[in-house]
Amino acid sequence: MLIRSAKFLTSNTRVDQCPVPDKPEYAFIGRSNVGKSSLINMLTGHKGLAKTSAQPGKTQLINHFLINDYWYLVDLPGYGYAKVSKDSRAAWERMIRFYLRERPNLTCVFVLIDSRHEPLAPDLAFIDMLGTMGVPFVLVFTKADKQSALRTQQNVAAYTAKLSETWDELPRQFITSASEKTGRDEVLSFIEEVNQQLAQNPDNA
Ligand SMILES: Nc1nc2c(ncn2[C@@H]2O[C@H](COP(=O)(O)OP(=O)(O)OP(=O)(O)O)[C@@H](O)[C@H]2O)c(=O)[nH]1
Ligand SMILES: [Mg+2]
Repeated sequence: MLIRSAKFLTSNTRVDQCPVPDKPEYAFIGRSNVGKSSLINMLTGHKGLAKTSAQPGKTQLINHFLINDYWYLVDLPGYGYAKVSKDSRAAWERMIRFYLRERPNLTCVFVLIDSRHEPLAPDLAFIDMLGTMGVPFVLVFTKADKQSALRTQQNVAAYTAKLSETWDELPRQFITSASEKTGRDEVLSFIEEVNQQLAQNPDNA
């Protein structure tokens, strides 16, 4: 897919204030600092589109972007940042659950996972929640440039093994690096494919 345009639209805490849900929507989520905003900038080819930071917890709101005037891309605040208070963690969970449940045009959630780590409890818990809620999702392993390809493969395999314990069907997986632009074509082709399926079968939206 060629990115012809990428525009920031709105930042919200409330689902009912998000843009009109008349387009396919793809949301990016994962632990704080996993590289969500960097991946969004890499995919869209706009360096400063989503705010990135070396400090975890930068993204606090539901951020909507409009891509090619055709689909929404959403940067969601990360989970699992140890330094946030219990209250803000609960607020995050409320907001995200509400978003996942109430956003009618939500097409697919991209769960970002740091490819340097073996399966971590907060990621597994979030994946479980998506499964329970019946939200379609795929896995994106980030920061693949930070270690050898073999190490990345081993960590991805550990994830696959862990998820196989609970799930019969495994989600699609992508390996990415924002700095090396790895996985860009694969992720964008996937979105294009799903957009085309939706255009042919709008009832499945
Ligand atoms: N080497 C490398 N560094 C990356 C990559 N992606 C992100 N980073 C770095 O990781 C840090 C966090 O990146 P962000 O994109 O801000 O992460 P985020 O998930 O949006 O973080 P929050 O919004 O705070 O939850 C920054 O210092 C990025 O430069 C990558 O693919 N490779
Ligand atoms: Mg961010």
